[in-house]
Amino acid sequence: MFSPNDNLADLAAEISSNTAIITSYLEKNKLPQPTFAVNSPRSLPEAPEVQAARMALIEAATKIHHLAVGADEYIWSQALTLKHDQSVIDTLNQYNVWDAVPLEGTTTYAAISAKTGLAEHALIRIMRHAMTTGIFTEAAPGSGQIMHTAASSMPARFAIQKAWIGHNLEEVAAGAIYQSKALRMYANSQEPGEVAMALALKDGWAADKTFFEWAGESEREGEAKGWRVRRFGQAMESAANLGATKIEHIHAGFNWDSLGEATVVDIGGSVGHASIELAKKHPHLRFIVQDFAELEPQHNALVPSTVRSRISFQPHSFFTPQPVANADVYFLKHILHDWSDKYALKILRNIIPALKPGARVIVMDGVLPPPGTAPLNVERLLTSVDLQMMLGFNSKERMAGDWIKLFKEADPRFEVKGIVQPPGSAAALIEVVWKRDT
Ligand SMILES: C[S@@+](CC[C@H](N)C(=O)[O-])C[C@H]1O[C@@H](n2cnc3c(N)ncnc32)[C@H](O)[C@@H]1O
Repeated sequence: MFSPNDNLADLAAEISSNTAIITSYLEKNKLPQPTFAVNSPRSLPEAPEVQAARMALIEAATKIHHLAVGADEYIWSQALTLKHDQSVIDTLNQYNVWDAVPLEGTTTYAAISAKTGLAEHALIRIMRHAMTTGIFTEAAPGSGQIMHTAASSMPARFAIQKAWIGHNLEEVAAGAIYQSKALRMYANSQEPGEVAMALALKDGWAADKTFFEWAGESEREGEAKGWRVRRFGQAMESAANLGATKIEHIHAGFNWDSLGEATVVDIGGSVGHASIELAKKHPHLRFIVQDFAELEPQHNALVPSTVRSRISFQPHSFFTPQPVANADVYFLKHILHDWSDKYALKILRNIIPALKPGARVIVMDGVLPPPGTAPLNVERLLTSVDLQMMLGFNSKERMAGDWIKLFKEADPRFEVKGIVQPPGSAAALIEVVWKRDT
């Protein structure tokens, strides 16, 4: 958290000491140092001491940047630059400039313009701004020879990042502009369609529709109906590959091996990336992934042959009663945060008729920490997701007490056994056990 006692000298010392921890770890382990070059490592090692130093370094660097800009200019310059920072990424993505620049060597503005159809005069200005944030660079300043940086190469190398950018900058960012208007119109609504994103995107999104219903009806030339749902599925897959939202954190928050031979129903499991990850490490577990039928082809394409016999896909809406009775675990990863309490309660109560005594509901979702108690960039990630939930879904990220209250209200027979936050993860695993009827 920003404190009145933070100052340039202390922050500089903090930056220096944490940089030393990271660089000496890399040197000792003969690992490459991160740079802006395309061949830079994608991320720093997972070793806890490196990650702790990285968190402290990001926090100190953020604060020192703020102090160096100065109070007078800080908000003023944020208001000027932030919207362009995101609009240039959006345009680079919509015109797929990522793929128009070679991963090795350089190209010219004229060649990128010819490949993408983006007018050269606009392209030059858009890329100049992007370059001020480390996205693309010129081989020599003013040379007009464009090359990737490590960051700009990511959507080119990992295409699902384009879906994450598209969902965030075409849909969520459009809604962000309408946030204050939505708050005036719908102050205390719990309805998923009475949100800023619906005001912004209109286009058939009625107030009684959810983002998912609206996205399911989306049409675009050359694509089958529901392209936004499929893109959203890829966006979730991309989050599952990265840092604090990386899918691997799923193993640390619950002892999956303690289940023995067991069936896990992955409710709202999207294309199935969580079930696939669990299936790879836990051969005694079987999975049923439930989500919209539109996602089944992507699911089938994603499941590796090694685990195919233990994972199936079942089209199912969680607003109807759970069709798989007596499973051992009903898993809800990043589902309940999409819904206001009114609808989260309906989702939970729809599972109840299927529950056998001792069955578990395991939730993997953000648990918002008290302000200032998590590393700054983890807290920013969670507050960003919280606002994303507000403007797209009228829902929220919940604090530990909110989760306990939600389950108690859904049914007193739900018992929250534990909330575990795996180190480095933005999401916690909440273990809930269905108690025997008394
Ligand atoms: C935020 S995503 C989470 C996906 C996945 N569990 C994960 O963590 O990556 C929410 C998921 O809920 C699904 N969903 C939305 N409404 C649904 C409904 N009524 N029934 C089943 N799934 C639904 C969406 O298609 C999407 O895959």
